[in-house]
Amino acid sequence: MHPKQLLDACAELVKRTLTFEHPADAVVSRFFRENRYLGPRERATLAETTYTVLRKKLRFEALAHSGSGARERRLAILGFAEVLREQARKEGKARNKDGQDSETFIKAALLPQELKWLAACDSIQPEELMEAHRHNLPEWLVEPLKAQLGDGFWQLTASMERSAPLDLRVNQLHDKRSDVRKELEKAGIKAEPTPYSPMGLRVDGKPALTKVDAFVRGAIEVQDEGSQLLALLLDAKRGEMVVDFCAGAGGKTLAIGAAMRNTGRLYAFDVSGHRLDALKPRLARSGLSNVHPAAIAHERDERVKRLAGKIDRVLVDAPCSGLGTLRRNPDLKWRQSAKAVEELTQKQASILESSARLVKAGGRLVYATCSILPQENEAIAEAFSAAHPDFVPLDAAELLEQLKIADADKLCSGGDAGRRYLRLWPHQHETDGFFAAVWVRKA
Ligand SMILES: C[S@@+](CC[C@H](N)C(=O)[O-])C[C@H]1O[C@@H](n2cnc3c(N)ncnc32)[C@H](O)[C@@H]1O
Repeated sequence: MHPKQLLDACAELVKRTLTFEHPADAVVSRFFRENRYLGPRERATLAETTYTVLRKKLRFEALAHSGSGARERRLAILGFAEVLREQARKEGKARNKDGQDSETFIKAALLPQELKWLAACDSIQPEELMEAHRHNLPEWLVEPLKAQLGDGFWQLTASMERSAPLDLRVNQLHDKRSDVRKELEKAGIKAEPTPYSPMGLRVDGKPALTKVDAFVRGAIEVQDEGSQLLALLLDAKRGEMVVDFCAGAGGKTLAIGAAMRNTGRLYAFDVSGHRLDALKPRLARSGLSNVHPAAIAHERDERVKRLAGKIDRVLVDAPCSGLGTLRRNPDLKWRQSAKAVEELTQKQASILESSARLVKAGGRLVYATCSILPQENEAIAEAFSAAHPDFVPLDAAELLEQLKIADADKLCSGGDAGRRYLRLWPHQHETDGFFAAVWVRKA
């Protein structure tokens, strides 16, 4: 594809995502379905350009005040140039597969006046930028994050401008991490063991996985290391009755089912039948037969009432703002609002309240989100503890140490000793942002 055409396509895709009518990943997938002729490298450039614009929207918009032509094209040019330079840097060479270096490719795509404008933009130093153009966050998010992180705020915002690594979870039902790692290496995929999760592999780059044998036979699933740690905290055992209350497409369900060694009974509840449908092919690959997906109408569904007091372990992976996943879903910061978060917190409290009724005496309850906001995390957990003296909070750090997770202390915060809640951050742990609180119901 000629560089000019590729840039035109980038500008079109940027325009479509910036309406924020649909999640960016859905807009990108649809664009690729409509343009099947696009090759893998072109797709990577298109997606990364769009995601770069979403990540750095405020800075790029400020720069796009100058220059000429459609605004989306100016935004796309800034993203496009960054992505091409980054691709060349990562590949350790300045040339792409057609033998052109990244600067020649950019030159071929841009008009002469656009090139001049890009050079002027490139010459601006980060310290000359206003604060908002450096953190690229909506104003309502800035204070809650600064209040939690202090100077770490800037490390967080820098980490959120990068893409997330590709993590895999090895299905320990049939496979060992070390064996799968060797198998992937033979298939040309390099991966390192993840630092905290004993079942995780961190892949070098973003290779296509769906045709790899280990994937087809269910030995691996794509899952962020943080998400793996949440499933571990539930510590589900052989033969138990377990509920994954907000199972969605089953990322954590599959990890829990394997931890139960395919025994006992694991209910995967969700209000979205559509998401549970996406669990089915994954379940088939995994070889698990102890998982029972069930669509519920709401958290007070009859099915939930029938199981009251009968369940050994309940995971509530609550619907949340998703702001811990901004490296993967940068559009969320523009699609979410303080009001939407406020509404979510009411839903989260209600789901936690209902799901807790399932837990039997001596059983375990885990509340988790992929949010980095205290109002969706500590505030929900603390209000629940205060209202339910029969649920005793457990220290997540203690539980992780029992599971032999390295540096458990550094993964946790809150409570008297700073060990109460699992609290993962992209800039500190190289995972998505996650929270988890754990209770045991008094016997
Ligand atoms: C964070 S996602 C779950 C992700 C999933 N556990 C995983 O690991 O892939 C939250 C899920 O909660 C579901 N949900 C929303 N309201 C619910 C409710 N009242 N009861 C049960 N599930 C609900 C959503 O449909 C969504 O799939």
